[in-house]
Amino acid sequence: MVKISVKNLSAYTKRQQILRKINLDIYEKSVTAIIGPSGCGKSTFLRSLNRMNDFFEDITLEGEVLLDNKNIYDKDVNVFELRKKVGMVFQKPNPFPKSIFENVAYGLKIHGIKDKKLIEEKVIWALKEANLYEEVKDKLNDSAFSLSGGQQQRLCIARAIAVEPEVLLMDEPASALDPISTLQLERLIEKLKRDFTIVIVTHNIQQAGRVSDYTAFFYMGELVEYDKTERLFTTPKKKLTEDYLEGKFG
Ligand SMILES: Nc1ncnc2c1ncn2[C@@H]1O[C@H](COP(=O)(O)OP(=O)(O)OP(=O)(O)O)[C@@H](O)[C@H]1O
Repeated sequence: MVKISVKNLSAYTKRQQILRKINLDIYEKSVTAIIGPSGCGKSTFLRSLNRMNDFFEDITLEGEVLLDNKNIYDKDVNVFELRKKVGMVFQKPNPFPKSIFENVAYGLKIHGIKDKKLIEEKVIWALKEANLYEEVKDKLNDSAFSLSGGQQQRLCIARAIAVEPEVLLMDEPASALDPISTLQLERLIEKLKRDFTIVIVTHNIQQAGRVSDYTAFFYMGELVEYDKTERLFTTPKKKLTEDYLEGKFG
């Protein structure tokens, strides 16, 4: 089932066109990887899926992003609620300067949950879901900064999923992590797709091959090819895709 349907999406600044009429369907409870060389528009595309580009005044968007058939750019859309449904995890782990527990509880509280017991239940659920609970269960009140980089990134994932989003956007989530933490994160992504629709931007072609069901290859703001990952990696239809996968550029 299609969860997000992107229709004729373009993005511009005064100086350049960043995205050129992108059309792409993202399927529910699957992992979609966005790959392509630096500057091809991957992050701008990802941010357009939960209106994070609204923070960049110099970027203008055209086209539609339908989430469950409703355009998220319609005037009546509550952006706060939208970002609850479509959560985001960033490149570098960015926990708040708070305890491990409070980092995960934060989103629940700003979304109006007051019942302490319920908050505790949901925090523990999210930490377990993010494969972090066993490592932190005895030190929930310690600062989030006491955790390793990989643990901090899983904490950020726990924070994002605590409010039970439907879609999880990940922008190069492993780029600041060591190989072991990267492997743990990839295993986690594999598990999370049971419950969430995941879109991941990655520079790392091998990683896209390992974690994703579908892959979209972007080049200079255009969607060159989009297919099931296995098919795109083994029998790409475009020469440009083949060259990129063979490491000839980017
Ligand atoms: N807020 C902005 N203002 C001006 N230009 C921008 C802005 N955001 C992105 N761009 C430009 O749009 C192009 C695409 O950027 P984007 O970050 O989406 O690419 P990317 O594929 O994610 O790159 P990378 O892999 O290096 O992170 C770049 O040329 C970038 O300079």
